[in-house]
Amino acid sequence: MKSFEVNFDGLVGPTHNYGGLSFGNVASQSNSQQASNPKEAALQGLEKMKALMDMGFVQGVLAPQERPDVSALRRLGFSGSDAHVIQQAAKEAMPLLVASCSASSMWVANAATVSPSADTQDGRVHFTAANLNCKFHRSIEHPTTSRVLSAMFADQQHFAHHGALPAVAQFGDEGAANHTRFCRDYGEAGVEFFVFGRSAFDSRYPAPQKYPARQTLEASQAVARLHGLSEAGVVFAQQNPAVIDQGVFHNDVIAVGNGELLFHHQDAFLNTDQMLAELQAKLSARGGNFQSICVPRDQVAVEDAVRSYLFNSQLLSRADGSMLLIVPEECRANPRVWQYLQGLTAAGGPIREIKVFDLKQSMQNGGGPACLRLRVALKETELAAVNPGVIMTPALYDALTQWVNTHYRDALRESDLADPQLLLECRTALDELTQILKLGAVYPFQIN
Ligand SMILES: NCCC[C@H](NC(=O)CCC(=O)O)C(=O)O
Repeated sequence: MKSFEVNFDGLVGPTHNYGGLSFGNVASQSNSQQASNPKEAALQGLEKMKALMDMGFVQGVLAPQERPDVSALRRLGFSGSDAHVIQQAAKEAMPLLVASCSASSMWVANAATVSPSADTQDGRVHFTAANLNCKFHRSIEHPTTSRVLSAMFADQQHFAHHGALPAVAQFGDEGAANHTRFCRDYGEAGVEFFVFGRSAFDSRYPAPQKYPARQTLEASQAVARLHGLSEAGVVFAQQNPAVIDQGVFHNDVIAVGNGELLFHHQDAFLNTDQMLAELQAKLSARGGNFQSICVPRDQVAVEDAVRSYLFNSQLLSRADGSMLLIVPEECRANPRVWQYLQGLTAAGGPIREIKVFDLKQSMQNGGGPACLRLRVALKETELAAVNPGVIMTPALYDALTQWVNTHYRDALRESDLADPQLLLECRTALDELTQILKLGAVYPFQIN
């Protein structure tokens, strides 16, 4: 049976702004307070989705969330009408209003961890929504994420959904950004690779000193258990705490994998040789031939990787078996990274082509091409069971572009977030969106 890796990209929400909310994420911190352009952000994302569709990949779309999240503000003690809640928060606790307005759900690599059916005990595709517990503005995403994913993958014969892990730092879970799957073919059993930043319960593991490690070993282990993965099909590895302290807040800022290939920086992991040997052995037991491309630090420093987002790229398999790397414009702007990439495609290895996309609006908050997509490997029958409303087509691309042009502002500053009109605009837009994507009622304003 045919199988596919489907990329579901997060559609940027109407409140996209630069809130400086993510300590440890260099871009988020350094662009704080700049004016954003939500319309441009959403259109840049749609361009990438269209380009992948035009290249023949199956492309999906994941809806944004209702923001400001008034109910989150109510839980923090603000009360009265929605407009009053927003205005009080603006007056008394601007950082909380900013957090409740974040469009951070666009980075759907953090929405959930997904295990394809070939890997799971019950033969279903499993999803665990990420608790995103490290940052308040992201911790409020998972309830809606769960509803949206359930509306997209509703067929219980094929899809199983798990709620987010307990909402404590010990089970900090950032979803697929710290998870990669290696396989010979998307439809065959593969090896799922979980990368954690620290252990919550075992002090023998080192931890970063300056910035938080968002993913714990215990969270990754819990997800593997929930999904019914076997020991033979799982590898756990620790991210190098030193690179977390240099701004590598998720593993997908320093490594990307696809098929049988891991593309990573020399300093990405701890105990790299042992980890590569385990991946090699486990994939080979499943008939695969594991390969890795290590980018040496003397060609690309960690700082260049963090600035350019070289590894936050999409590594895609083309029909002829060769691979294509989708990188952000910032890679072309960095001479060392660009030179490395020229050499990489000339070397005759598996990566043959580089395609560059302008995703600046998202990049300025630390979200590159890989952050913007959630990968779901599906067999043909499973793909047929996905809600067809969320699969990209030329008509859907046109409808979404028009929808963005109708509803989105082209500038948003912190002071604009205090305007209760923004909530109404967002709700009007999202109500229409759920019809375009045929999602049913998924937002708090639609179900309460
Ligand atoms: N995978 C990329 C995630 C980027 C995201 N940035 C943010 O939330 C920044 C939001 C702001 O600062 O407005 C994060 O750090 O989790």
